[in-house]
Amino acid sequence: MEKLNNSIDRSWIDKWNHPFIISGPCSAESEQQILETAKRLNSSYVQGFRAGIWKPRTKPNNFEGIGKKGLEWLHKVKKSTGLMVATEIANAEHVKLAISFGIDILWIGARSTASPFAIQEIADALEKENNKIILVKNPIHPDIELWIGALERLSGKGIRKLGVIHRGFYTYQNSRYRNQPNWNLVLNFRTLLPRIPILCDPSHICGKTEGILDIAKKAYHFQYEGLMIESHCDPDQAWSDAQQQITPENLLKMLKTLTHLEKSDQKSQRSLDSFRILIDELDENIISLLAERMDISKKLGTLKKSSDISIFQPSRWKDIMKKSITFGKSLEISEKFLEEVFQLLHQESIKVQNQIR
Ligand SMILES: O=C(O)C(=O)C[C@]1(C(=O)O)C=C[C@@H](O)C=C1
Repeated sequence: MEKLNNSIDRSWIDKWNHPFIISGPCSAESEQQILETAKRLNSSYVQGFRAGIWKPRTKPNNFEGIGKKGLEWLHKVKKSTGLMVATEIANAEHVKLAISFGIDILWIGARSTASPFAIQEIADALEKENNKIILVKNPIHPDIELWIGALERLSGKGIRKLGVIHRGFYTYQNSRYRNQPNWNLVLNFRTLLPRIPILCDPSHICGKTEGILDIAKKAYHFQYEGLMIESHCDPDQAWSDAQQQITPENLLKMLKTLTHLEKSDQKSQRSLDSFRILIDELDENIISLLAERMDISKKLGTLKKSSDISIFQPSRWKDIMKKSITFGKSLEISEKFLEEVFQLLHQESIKVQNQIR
């Protein structure tokens, strides 16, 4: 781990005295769309222009990217605006093509990060390409070792300009996010690998335009080095992820707000807020789990009603309490506290089941 940390070349990000911003559409659709979006984004706030050329979609028969000709459009953006250009790569062929068109930043998507085979193929194809910036999105599930393993594979091939992107994690729970952020996991990542620049991708965390500013503010609190935010010259007409793209003008407005916030923020206030963000995140998880538990309790209530089984089940309840307290103790949670919490849970569960009768 130390070897990886020390090998990191941060020059590409340290030369800016403000966060590194990458923006652009989810997908390249037409030359006009690419050039117009880039023109409207081109300002001192934005350093990189992004566009997906190959789009790995969850299901087939969706638009899966414009392919190679999009690389020509990105090359034009680079020439006409001076912005660095970025795209997602998922295999050796993508790497070869992106390099041949002078793409500066290559990012690896969450699904690819989760696959050591894909990462090894990409790392092999990138061998000795030490000028490219490679950004690795977190794997879809919160597995920090898998994320670090991907970086080790790349670093093993001599790639030093590395960075990571927190784009949130898949969750099966109820969530107001498309991909649940996990600030605590990324804080742990920073402790383990302090030299690796961290960017945040609020567009993929939110899955819609509402909340993007809020997530970007949180990323600033945690001192992320940059953001990747999707923008489109005409978001309503976007061919993919239309609901999460904003106009270049709205992005610039947002970045102005963030710059102001960064300057005015007191250090002690910042760490207080950071802990509060972590607490808020956990509270949301607890509430979502409670809702799930109540839902199952309702189903049990219906079953009990139709089978004429009594609602209160003392031996089952005793068992739950005993198991929960033992588990809680192993995590250093006070027995009394857990007892009280579970009493309340049980009461509510009985109440919900009684309402069904
Ligand atoms: O296990 C059941 O039968 C339930 O309905 C669940 C539950 C609970 O919420 O934990 C609720 C009532 C019973 O007294 C025992 C447990």
